[in-house]
Amino acid sequence: MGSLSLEHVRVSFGGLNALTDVSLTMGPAGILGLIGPNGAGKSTCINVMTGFQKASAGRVLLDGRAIGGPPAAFRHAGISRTFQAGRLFATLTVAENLAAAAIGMGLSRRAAATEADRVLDQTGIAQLAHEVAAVLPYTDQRRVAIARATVCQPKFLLLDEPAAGMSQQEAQGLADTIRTIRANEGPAVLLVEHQVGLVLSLCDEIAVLDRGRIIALDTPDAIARDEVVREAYLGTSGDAHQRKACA
Ligand SMILES: Nc1ncnc2c1ncn2[C@@H]1O[C@H](COP(=O)(O)OP(=O)(O)OP(=O)(O)O)[C@@H](O)[C@H]1O
Repeated sequence: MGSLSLEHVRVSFGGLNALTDVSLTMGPAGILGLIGPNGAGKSTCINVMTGFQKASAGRVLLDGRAIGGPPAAFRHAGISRTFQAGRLFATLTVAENLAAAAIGMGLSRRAAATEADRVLDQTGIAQLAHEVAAVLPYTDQRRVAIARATVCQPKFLLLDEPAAGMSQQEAQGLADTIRTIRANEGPAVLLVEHQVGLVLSLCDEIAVLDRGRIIALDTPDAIARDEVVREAYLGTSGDAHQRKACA
């Protein structure tokens, strides 16, 4: 399996360091979780690893080689992502949303339709194929957004809070979708998520980010027991959302 890495990455927004010397590799662990309090820099990590944000210092490495350029260059190199907001084409059907992504990858209309059918089957959402995206329930929109990110079989799939706004039961359904995508040599997955229970149950390894730094990287069991991690979530300034994330 290949690897996608941040190497000593810093991202500054004016005087604020959103990331400070972050090194992180996805690939060896099939599903890598990335957790941390609000504003820790999780989405910024995804943005840098997918070309949506340039690093102020450091590099992104794909299989050990530096990669740069616009997001499309990352996508064509096999690096795909979802967004916190689904960003589906609201007036298109689910199948059309998937086909549009495939056309964006350079497939002909016919090949794109075939690819859309493959993804619909693989991700277990074939029954939604002809539904217009805008009228789908929220949880189905999230599943479609993930399915769309798997068009043309990326090697790396980065998911930005896919279970946001879902109940625990809905999140477990989503976990099944992610497991299905991973099975049979599917893409390596980076999962950014506040539902820590979901991260603990799904991930092979978990990194913890706090104020722009990786403060822990370990197995789910070790992370669950880690006092430093609990402190980062619950520390003196922990707000209700952070407390909920650790529950
Ligand atoms: N485009 C930007 N311009 C200025 N500041 C930004 C920008 N993007 C992110 N930041 C800041 O960088 C820090 C990290 O933000 P980021 O969205 O990566 O955190 P996060 O861990 O994903 O948070 P959350 O869990 O709330 O989504 C925050 O302080 C945020 O306000």
